[in-house]
Amino acid sequence: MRIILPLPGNEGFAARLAQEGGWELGKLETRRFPDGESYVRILADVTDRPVDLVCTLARPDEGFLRMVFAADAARSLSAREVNLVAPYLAYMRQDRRFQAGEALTSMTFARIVSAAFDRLVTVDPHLHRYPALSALYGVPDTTLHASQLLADWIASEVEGPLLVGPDEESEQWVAAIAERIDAPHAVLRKIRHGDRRVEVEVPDLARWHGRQPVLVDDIASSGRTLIEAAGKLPQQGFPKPVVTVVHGIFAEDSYERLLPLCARVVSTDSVSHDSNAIGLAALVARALPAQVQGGGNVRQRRPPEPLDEVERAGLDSFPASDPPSWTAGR
Ligand SMILES: O=P(O)(O)OC[C@H]1O[C@@H](O)[C@H](O)[C@@H]1O
Repeated sequence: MRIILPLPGNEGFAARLAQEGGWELGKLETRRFPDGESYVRILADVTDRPVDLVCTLARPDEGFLRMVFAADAARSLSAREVNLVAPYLAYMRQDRRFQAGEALTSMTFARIVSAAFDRLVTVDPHLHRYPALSALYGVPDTTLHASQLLADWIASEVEGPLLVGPDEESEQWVAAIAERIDAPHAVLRKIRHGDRRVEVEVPDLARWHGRQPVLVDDIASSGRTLIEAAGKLPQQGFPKPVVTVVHGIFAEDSYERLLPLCARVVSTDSVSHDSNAIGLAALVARALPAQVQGGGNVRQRRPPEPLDEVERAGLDSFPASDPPSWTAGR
């Protein structure tokens, strides 16, 4: 039987996942040595069993080494396969060099994760300039989507919704959800001037007056995108929006700043947060059994799929002149 092992902070999601699948919930002991190094011990028998390490990567730099140590420990204790279940996958947004000399951290991160794990299971990774995770990751992935769950939530909780994407890149999520619930959608225009400084322009939405705006986004990180968008909609004669977001990271005080601007703010439980209202455990659990292979070593290393020339040029190029004063798309 497979065994679910949560990294610190992931115990709730791991327990729900184990319950959904009827799998054993294992335990990891972790602590910090006085000098800050990590101690990791697996308190379960993983011999010849598929092991799923549950580690959402909302604050990746805090727990990344611990996660890699746990994966390596499971492997050296003869686990049959070691998978990473990361409902939120980090480092997807540095998907090109926006300025000369920048580290392409999405690629580096993917290389390290691919060396540590046999498979990756995640939900709505931020695929903007990459066509799929296979462009970065050297191990098989299962990429799940929360759009149906968000659509169900909106359909049952919001009357007469107008789905609104806060920027052009959100159109993929918003359009998919709008179609599922047969609602109209619109997309705003965002210009990012810095990590915490964004500007959002709202097109003329007057023809949808009378509808309840529902902002839909994949990630709330600094929260500035949603804060700006939520503040703008009432200026066009709409009520305060409902916000639905897949990955509610809500760094710093962003949640407290967003709440007064909204009728409601809800997220999936990919990142444990007060706004969680949509559970992903059943979706993820359905994806896991298919991964159990026959006996023996299941490692299926392969180089990431080659990008075509256009994609490659996009990742490696940066403005030849001065860096732009704002960073598009991150
Ligand atoms: O504005 P914050 O919350 O920092 O960043 C999240 C936004 O930036 C984009 O890449 C995401 O798709 C989302 O729209």
